[in-house]
Amino acid sequence: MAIMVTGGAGYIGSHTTDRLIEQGQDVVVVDNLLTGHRAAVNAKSRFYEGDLRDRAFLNRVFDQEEITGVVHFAANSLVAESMAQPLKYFDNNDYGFIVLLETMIAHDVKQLVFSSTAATFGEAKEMPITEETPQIPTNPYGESKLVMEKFAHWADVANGLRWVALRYFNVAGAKADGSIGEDHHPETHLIPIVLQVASGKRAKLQIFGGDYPTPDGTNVRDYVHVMDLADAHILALDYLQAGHESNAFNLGSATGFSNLEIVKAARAVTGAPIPYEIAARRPGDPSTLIASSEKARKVLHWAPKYDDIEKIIATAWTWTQSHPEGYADK
Ligand SMILES: O=c1ccn([C@@H]2O[C@H](COP(=O)(O)OP(=O)(O)O[C@H]3O[C@H](CO)[C@@H](O)[C@H](O)[C@H]3O)[C@@H](O)[C@H]2O)c(=O)[nH]1
Repeated sequence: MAIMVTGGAGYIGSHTTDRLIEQGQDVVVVDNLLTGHRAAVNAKSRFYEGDLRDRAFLNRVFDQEEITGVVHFAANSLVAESMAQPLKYFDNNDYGFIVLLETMIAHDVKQLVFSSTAATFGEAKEMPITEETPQIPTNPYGESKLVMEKFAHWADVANGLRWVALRYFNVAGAKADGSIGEDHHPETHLIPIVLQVASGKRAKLQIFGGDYPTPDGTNVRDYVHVMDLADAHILALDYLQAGHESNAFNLGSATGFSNLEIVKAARAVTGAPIPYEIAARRPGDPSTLIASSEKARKVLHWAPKYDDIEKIIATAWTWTQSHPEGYADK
């Protein structure tokens, strides 16, 4: 009896795999290693290298393993990339998801937890964003995830495939012991870039936009620690195993930090000056994203442990310092 983790070599997938194994769960990881790292995958899992869009490959894994549920992270790429190549992006994200759903149904695997995103809400009118807030994405990344939520809905209606969509806000941090962490190529996320500046790997930070309708003019985001997210996935699996209905949850901290506040917090953590300049806005960026996670707390009993932005950044800093070049494989 195993849990399949797609994208288990990626940032959030590797932390969740690690946590599942810590809890004694048997884990099968599927990853095409396009952006993931083999070295990030807990060695106690069974690893299959391949692409979700490859039906024959996926069928083989389901035939070979006794999968009871799937946690799907794979093909979760970047906002900027999705703006530049939307069709390629939909092919990767949405087509891969359809193949996964169909293969699950064919093998009578009916429990699915998958990554959705704050980006499905776009430029929300009111903060914090709840599960009732209208979903109107402003970029293909958010759109691709919204479509996945709808695919899952119809797979439930027609085939009884029960699912939980977890809409992450901004994920950050690393496992506290620094053994696994965030390593994207190229890196586009704010906190790892800020820490690259702190460690001298980059000369300065560019802050994308200083004229947003926020208190200091820079974007406001809600940061969640990656280990707290990992816990949420495990609770979502428990929720499905207990027989509950399909559901979607927002995962954030109800607190927003502006990009300038992140720089300030990172200066406090690292003691480095972290020079920055205000640059042009990045297309597709909503000005503010803050989540209400009351539903996840109530229904999933999610109790995030990291409630302090400096503590979150400190774990990412431990990882950055111990792995200045990231994982050794890329
Ligand atoms: O060099 C940089 C990098 C980022 N930013 C800004 O920092 C903020 C955060 O950006 P980033 O770390 O790229 O995260 P988001 O674009 O907010 O997107 C993240 O958060 C989304 C939900 O909010 C998730 O869905 C995405 O997967 C995840 O990449 C934004 O205002 C960016 O414009 C900069 O100013 N300079």
